[in-house]
Amino acid sequence: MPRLILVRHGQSQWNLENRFTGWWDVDLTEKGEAEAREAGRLLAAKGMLPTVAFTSFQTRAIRTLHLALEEANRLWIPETKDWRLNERHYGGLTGLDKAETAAKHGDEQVHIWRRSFDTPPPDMEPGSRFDLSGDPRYANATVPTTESLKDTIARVLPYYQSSIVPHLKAGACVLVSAHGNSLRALVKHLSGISDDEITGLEIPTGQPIVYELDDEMAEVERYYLSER
Ligand SMILES: O=C(O)[C@H](O)COP(=O)(O)O
Repeated sequence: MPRLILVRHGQSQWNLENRFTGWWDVDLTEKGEAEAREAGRLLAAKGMLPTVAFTSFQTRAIRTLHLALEEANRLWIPETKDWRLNERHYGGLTGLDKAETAAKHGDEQVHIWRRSFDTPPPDMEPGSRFDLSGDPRYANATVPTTESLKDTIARVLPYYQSSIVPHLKAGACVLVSAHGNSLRALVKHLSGISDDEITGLEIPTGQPIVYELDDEMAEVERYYLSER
């Protein structure tokens, strides 16, 4: 049975500081590193050993993948990085403190920016110090100025279908180390969650989520590995 394991990166420095992160590249905290290692220990303990891995272009997800694979003695498996698995771009909110932004614009507005399905945050201003359009890692990508969850889904899902599904169909155990909103995009698709309901789904850091799939890539079962 095809098996897909999703893991959100461990706590990042800006998760800790409560700042909007999006595409900005921040590293894991010590706690985040420990969460990533723990995820790998869990994979090994439950005998859920990935045979192929995918991650984003962002350090926090890449390092989570590597720390987990190291713990599971699987650093040798093939891995692919792609910007399409990046976090949702936070536009002009990137770098701002989430609590200060709520105090300034109100909780309701910030909730819309964070959790609405199709209302993106304000665009990133040209020349912002968080503008990554000149970053060499994105030389072959179009860096957005902001993204809603809907926009994120529009890049994550085609990538999943074209690049990840063939491995699942070939019998691989696929590990995807990514981000709250790129994983929300996958969970929405795989579990058939509505546009309204997906906004209430929170994906915890460093907790492997396992999908057992049928041959048509439909969900048979979804569970947190820590609960088995
Ligand atoms: O990009 C970020 O700031 C977080 O990783 C995800 O933020 P969210 O919980 O506001 O979607």
